[in-house]
Amino acid sequence: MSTKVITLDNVSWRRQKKPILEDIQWEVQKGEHWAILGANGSGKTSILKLITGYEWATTGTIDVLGERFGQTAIFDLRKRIGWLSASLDEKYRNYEGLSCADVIVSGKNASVGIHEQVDDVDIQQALSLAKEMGLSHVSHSPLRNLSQGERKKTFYARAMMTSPEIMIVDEPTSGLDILAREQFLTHLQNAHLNAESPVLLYVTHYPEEIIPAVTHVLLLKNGRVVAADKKEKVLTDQLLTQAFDVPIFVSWRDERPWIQVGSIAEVGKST
Ligand SMILES: Nc1ncnc2c1ncn2[C@@H]1O[C@H](COP(=O)(O)OP(=O)(O)OP(=O)(O)O)[C@@H](O)[C@H]1O
Repeated sequence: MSTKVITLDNVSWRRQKKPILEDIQWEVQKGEHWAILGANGSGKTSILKLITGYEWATTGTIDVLGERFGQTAIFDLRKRIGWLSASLDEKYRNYEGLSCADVIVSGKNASVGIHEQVDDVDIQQALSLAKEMGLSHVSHSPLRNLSQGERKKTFYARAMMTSPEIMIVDEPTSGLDILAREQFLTHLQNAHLNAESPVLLYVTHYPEEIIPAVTHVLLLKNGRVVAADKKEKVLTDQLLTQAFDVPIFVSWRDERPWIQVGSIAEVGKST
Protein backbone atom coordinates (compact mmCIF):
# COMPACT_ATOMS: atom_id res chain seq x y z
CA MET A 1 0.00 0.00 0.00
CA SER A 2 1.30 3.43 -0.95
CA THR A 3 2.35 5.64 1.91
CA LYS A 4 2.13 8.78 -0.22
CA VAL A 5 -0.43 11.27 1.08
CA ILE A 6 0.30 14.26 -1.18
CA THR A 7 2.38 14.48 -4.35
CA LEU A 8 2.83 17.66 -6.36
CA ASP A 9 4.85 16.88 -9.47
CA ASN A 10 6.26 19.84 -11.39
CA VAL A 11 3.25 21.98 -10.47
CA SER A 12 2.86 25.56 -11.65
CA TRP A 13 -0.10 27.90 -11.17
CA ARG A 14 -0.47 31.12 -13.12
CA ARG A 15 -3.13 33.78 -12.93
CA GLN A 16 -3.52 36.45 -15.62
CA LYS A 17 -0.17 35.20 -16.95
CA LYS A 18 1.42 36.00 -13.55
CA PRO A 19 3.35 33.01 -12.13
CA ILE A 20 2.14 32.39 -8.56
CA LEU A 21 3.60 28.93 -8.05
CA GLU A 22 6.45 27.60 -10.20
CA ASP A 23 7.98 24.11 -10.49
CA ILE A 24 6.63 22.82 -7.19
CA GLN A 25 7.98 19.37 -6.35
CA TRP A 26 6.65 18.15 -3.01
CA GLU A 27 5.88 14.77 -1.51
CA VAL A 28 4.25 14.06 1.86
CA GLN A 29 4.27 10.53 3.29
CA LYS A 30 2.00 9.01 5.91
CA GLY A 31 3.35 9.57 9.41
CA GLU A 32 4.96 12.91 8.50
CA HIS A 33 3.76 16.29 9.75
CA TRP A 34 4.72 19.37 7.76
CA ALA A 35 5.07 23.07 8.35
CA ILE A 36 4.55 25.27 5.29
CA LEU A 37 6.74 28.26 5.99
CA GLY A 38 7.36 31.46 4.05
CA ALA A 39 7.03 35.23 3.99
CA ASN A 40 3.84 37.09 3.04
CA GLY A 41 2.92 36.33 -0.55
CA SER A 42 5.32 33.37 -0.87
CA GLY A 43 2.52 31.04 -2.04
CA LYS A 44 1.48 29.13 1.11
CA THR A 45 -2.28 29.66 0.72
CA SER A 46 -2.07 29.04 -3.03
CA ILE A 47 -0.61 25.58 -2.41
CA LEU A 48 -3.43 24.82 0.05
CA LYS A 49 -6.01 25.87 -2.56
CA LEU A 50 -4.45 23.52 -5.11
CA ILE A 51 -4.39 20.49 -2.81
CA THR A 52 -8.00 21.05 -1.76
CA GLY A 53 -9.17 21.58 -5.34
CA TYR A 54 -10.34 25.18 -4.90
CA GLU A 55 -7.90 26.12 -7.67
CA TRP A 56 -6.46 24.07 -10.50
CA ALA A 57 -2.80 23.76 -11.42
CA THR A 58 -1.82 25.27 -14.77
CA THR A 59 0.75 22.52 -15.33
CA GLY A 60 1.87 19.39 -13.50
CA THR A 61 -0.01 16.71 -11.57
CA ILE A 62 -1.44 16.61 -8.06
CA ASP A 63 -2.25 13.42 -6.15
CA VAL A 64 -3.93 13.63 -2.73
CA LEU A 65 -4.87 10.60 -0.60
CA GLY A 66 -4.47 8.28 -3.57
CA GLU A 67 -6.68 10.36 -5.88
CA ARG A 68 -5.41 12.19 -8.96
CA PHE A 69 -6.92 15.62 -9.51
CA GLY A 70 -8.95 15.74 -12.68
CA GLN A 71 -9.98 12.10 -12.26
CA THR A 72 -11.76 12.19 -8.92
CA ALA A 73 -14.84 13.68 -7.23
CA ILE A 74 -13.40 16.69 -5.44
CA PHE A 75 -16.25 16.96 -2.92
CA ASP A 76 -15.63 13.42 -1.63
CA LEU A 77 -11.93 14.15 -1.35
CA ARG A 78 -12.53 17.41 0.56
CA LYS A 79 -14.45 15.50 3.25
CA ARG A 80 -11.19 13.71 4.06
CA ILE A 81 -9.37 17.00 4.66
CA GLY A 82 -9.90 19.22 7.71
CA TRP A 83 -9.11 22.93 7.40
CA LEU A 84 -8.78 25.33 10.30
CA SER A 85 -8.71 28.72 8.59
CA ALA A 86 -8.99 32.29 9.83
CA SER A 87 -12.16 32.77 7.75
CA LEU A 88 -14.17 30.68 10.27
CA ASP A 89 -14.39 33.68 12.61
CA GLU A 90 -16.14 35.64 9.87
CA LYS A 91 -18.40 32.72 8.95
CA TYR A 92 -19.59 32.28 12.55
CA ARG A 93 -20.34 35.98 13.07
CA ASN A 94 -24.10 35.28 13.07
CA TYR A 95 -23.76 32.16 15.21
CA GLU A 96 -22.04 33.62 18.28
CA GLY A 97 -24.85 32.27 20.49
CA LEU A 98 -24.02 28.63 19.65
CA SER A 99 -22.24 26.74 22.41
CA CYS A 100 -18.65 25.62 22.01
CA ALA A 101 -19.87 21.98 21.83
CA ASP A 102 -22.45 22.84 19.14
CA VAL A 103 -19.80 24.60 17.05
CA ILE A 104 -17.68 21.46 17.28
CA VAL A 105 -20.66 19.25 16.30
CA SER A 106 -21.33 21.46 13.25
CA GLY A 107 -18.03 20.21 11.82
CA LYS A 108 -19.69 16.86 11.14
CA ASN A 109 -21.35 18.22 8.01
CA ALA A 110 -18.81 21.01 7.48
CA SER A 111 -21.72 23.42 7.95
CA VAL A 112 -21.77 26.76 9.72
CA GLY A 113 -24.29 26.27 12.48
CA ILE A 114 -26.29 23.06 12.86
CA HIS A 115 -28.81 22.45 10.09
CA GLU A 116 -28.98 18.67 10.13
CA GLN A 117 -29.86 16.03 12.69
CA VAL A 118 -27.09 15.20 15.13
CA ASP A 119 -27.22 12.16 17.39
CA ASP A 120 -25.80 11.24 20.78
CA VAL A 121 -22.72 9.72 19.19
CA ASP A 122 -21.92 13.05 17.53
CA ILE A 123 -22.43 14.93 20.77
CA GLN A 124 -20.22 12.51 22.69
CA GLN A 125 -17.54 12.83 20.02
CA ALA A 126 -17.72 16.64 20.24
CA LEU A 127 -17.42 16.56 24.02
CA SER A 128 -14.50 14.19 23.82
CA LEU A 129 -12.74 16.49 21.30
CA ALA A 130 -13.50 19.45 23.59
CA LYS A 131 -11.83 17.55 26.43
CA GLU A 132 -8.76 16.75 24.32
CA MET A 133 -8.38 20.46 23.53
CA GLY A 134 -8.80 21.49 27.19
CA LEU A 135 -12.23 23.01 26.55
CA SER A 136 -14.41 20.95 28.92
CA HIS A 137 -14.95 23.89 31.27
CA VAL A 138 -16.37 26.05 28.45
CA SER A 139 -18.09 23.40 26.32
CA HIS A 140 -21.54 24.83 27.15
CA SER A 141 -20.51 28.49 26.90
CA PRO A 142 -21.64 30.51 23.89
CA LEU A 143 -19.00 31.21 21.27
CA ARG A 144 -19.21 34.95 22.00
CA ASN A 145 -17.91 34.38 25.55
CA LEU A 146 -14.84 32.37 24.54
CA SER A 147 -11.35 33.86 24.56
CA GLN A 148 -9.45 33.97 21.25
CA GLY A 149 -7.44 30.93 22.33
CA GLU A 150 -10.58 28.97 23.23
CA ARG A 151 -12.16 29.93 19.90
CA LYS A 152 -9.17 28.62 17.95
CA LYS A 153 -9.24 25.37 19.88
CA THR A 154 -13.00 25.10 19.28
CA PHE A 155 -12.54 25.54 15.53
CA TYR A 156 -9.70 23.02 15.55
CA ALA A 157 -11.94 20.48 17.31
CA ARG A 158 -14.71 21.30 14.77
CA ALA A 159 -12.36 20.43 11.90
CA MET A 160 -11.54 17.12 13.65
CA MET A 161 -15.23 16.01 13.77
CA THR A 162 -14.98 14.15 10.44
CA SER A 163 -11.76 12.37 11.52
CA PRO A 164 -9.86 13.85 8.55
CA GLU A 165 -6.80 12.16 7.09
CA ILE A 166 -5.12 15.52 6.44
CA MET A 167 -5.47 18.47 8.81
CA ILE A 168 -4.64 21.95 7.52
CA VAL A 169 -3.99 24.47 10.26
CA ASP A 170 -3.57 27.87 8.65
CA GLU A 171 -1.90 30.63 10.71
CA PRO A 172 -3.83 29.69 13.86
CA THR A 173 -2.00 31.91 16.31
CA SER A 174 -2.84 35.35 14.95
CA GLY A 175 -4.55 37.31 17.70
CA LEU A 176 -3.23 35.06 20.48
CA ASP A 177 -1.01 36.34 23.29
CA ILE A 178 2.18 34.47 24.24
CA LEU A 179 0.52 32.15 26.78
CA ALA A 180 -2.55 31.46 24.62
CA ARG A 181 -0.27 30.70 21.68
CA GLU A 182 1.79 28.25 23.73
CA GLN A 183 -1.37 26.61 25.08
CA PHE A 184 -2.75 26.17 21.57
CA LEU A 185 0.56 24.74 20.34
CA THR A 186 0.73 22.35 23.30
CA HIS A 187 -2.72 20.97 22.51
CA LEU A 188 -1.79 20.68 18.84
CA GLN A 189 1.38 18.84 19.81
CA ASN A 190 -0.58 16.41 22.00
CA ALA A 191 -3.22 15.90 19.31
CA HIS A 192 -0.59 14.84 16.75
CA LEU A 193 1.41 12.37 18.74
CA ASN A 194 -0.59 9.20 18.24
CA ALA A 195 -0.59 6.82 15.29
CA GLU A 196 -4.17 7.70 14.34
CA SER A 197 -3.57 11.43 14.00
CA PRO A 198 -4.08 13.02 10.58
CA VAL A 199 -1.16 14.36 8.57
CA LEU A 200 -0.68 17.92 9.82
CA LEU A 201 -0.01 20.79 7.41
CA TYR A 202 0.79 23.76 9.64
CA VAL A 203 1.02 27.08 7.79
CA THR A 204 2.97 29.88 9.40
CA HIS A 205 5.32 32.83 8.98
CA TYR A 206 7.06 32.03 12.27
CA PRO A 207 9.63 29.22 12.65
CA GLU A 208 9.30 29.23 16.46
CA GLU A 209 5.74 27.90 16.07
CA ILE A 210 7.08 24.68 14.56
CA ILE A 211 6.25 22.20 17.33
CA PRO A 212 8.19 18.98 17.96
CA ALA A 213 5.42 16.91 16.28
CA VAL A 214 6.28 18.59 12.96
CA THR A 215 8.82 16.43 11.14
CA HIS A 216 9.31 18.28 7.85
CA VAL A 217 9.24 21.83 6.46
CA LEU A 218 8.27 23.15 3.04
CA LEU A 219 10.00 26.52 2.76
CA LEU A 220 8.67 28.83 0.04
CA LYS A 221 9.81 32.08 -1.50
CA ASN A 222 8.17 33.95 -4.39
CA GLY A 223 6.13 30.88 -5.35
CA ARG A 224 9.12 28.54 -5.49
CA VAL A 225 10.40 25.84 -3.17
CA VAL A 226 13.52 26.94 -1.29
CA ALA A 227 13.68 23.59 0.51
CA ALA A 228 11.38 20.65 1.30
CA ASP A 229 13.00 18.26 3.73
CA LYS A 230 13.35 17.16 7.35
CA LYS A 231 12.99 20.20 9.59
CA GLU A 232 16.58 20.11 10.88
CA LYS A 233 17.83 20.44 7.29
CA VAL A 234 15.49 23.30 6.41
CA LEU A 235 15.49 25.43 9.56
CA THR A 236 19.04 26.70 9.15
CA ASP A 237 20.39 30.25 9.35
CA GLN A 238 21.27 30.15 5.68
CA LEU A 239 17.95 28.89 4.28
CA LEU A 240 15.75 31.04 6.55
CA THR A 241 17.81 34.13 5.77
CA GLN A 242 17.42 33.37 2.08
CA ALA A 243 13.66 32.85 2.38
CA PHE A 244 12.83 35.87 4.55
CA ASP A 245 15.37 38.40 3.19
CA VAL A 246 16.57 39.33 6.66
CA PRO A 247 19.43 37.78 8.68
CA ILE A 248 18.03 34.95 10.82
CA PHE A 249 19.90 32.95 13.46
CA VAL A 250 18.32 29.72 14.73
CA SER A 251 18.86 28.02 18.05
CA TRP A 252 17.04 24.90 19.24
CA ARG A 253 15.52 24.53 22.68
CA ASP A 254 13.02 21.85 23.82
CA GLU A 255 12.92 20.59 20.21
CA ARG A 256 11.66 23.98 19.01
CA PRO A 257 13.57 26.35 16.71
CA TRP A 258 13.87 29.85 18.19
CA ILE A 259 15.07 32.65 16.01
CA GLN A 260 16.93 35.88 16.43
CA VAL A 261 16.60 38.44 13.69
CA GLY A 262 19.55 40.53 12.60
CA SER A 263 19.50 44.08 11.36
CA ILE A 264 17.86 44.66 8.00
CA ALA A 265 20.95 46.71 7.18
CA GLU A 266 22.85 43.39 7.29
CA VAL A 267 20.85 41.90 4.42
CA GLY A 268 23.24 40.65 1.80
CA LYS A 269 26.26 40.61 4.15
CA SER A 270 25.31 37.45 6.01
CA THR A 271 24.56 35.16 3.05
N1 LIG B 1 -6.44 34.29 -7.48
C1 LIG B 1 -5.34 35.04 -7.58
N2 LIG B 1 -5.15 35.87 -8.62
C2 LIG B 1 -4.04 36.62 -8.73
N3 LIG B 1 -3.02 36.61 -7.83
C3 LIG B 1 -3.15 35.80 -6.77
C4 LIG B 1 -4.31 34.99 -6.57
N4 LIG B 1 -4.14 34.29 -5.42
C5 LIG B 1 -2.94 34.67 -4.92
N5 LIG B 1 -2.35 35.58 -5.71
C6 LIG B 1 -1.01 36.19 -5.52
O1 LIG B 1 -0.09 35.13 -5.36
C7 LIG B 1 0.90 35.44 -4.38
C8 LIG B 1 0.90 34.36 -3.29
O2 LIG B 1 -0.28 34.49 -2.52
P1 LIG B 1 -0.60 33.52 -1.30
O3 LIG B 1 -1.87 34.00 -0.72
O4 LIG B 1 -0.52 32.11 -1.75
O5 LIG B 1 0.62 33.84 -0.33
P2 LIG B 1 0.81 33.47 1.21
O6 LIG B 1 2.18 32.90 1.33
O7 LIG B 1 -0.31 32.61 1.68
O8 LIG B 1 0.76 34.91 1.87
P3 LIG B 1 0.34 35.39 3.36
O9 LIG B 1 1.37 34.83 4.28
O10 LIG B 1 0.42 36.88 3.27
O11 LIG B 1 -1.05 34.88 3.64
C9 LIG B 1 0.56 36.82 -3.87
O12 LIG B 1 1.36 37.76 -4.58
C10 LIG B 1 -0.92 37.00 -4.23
O13 LIG B 1 -1.24 38.34 -4.46
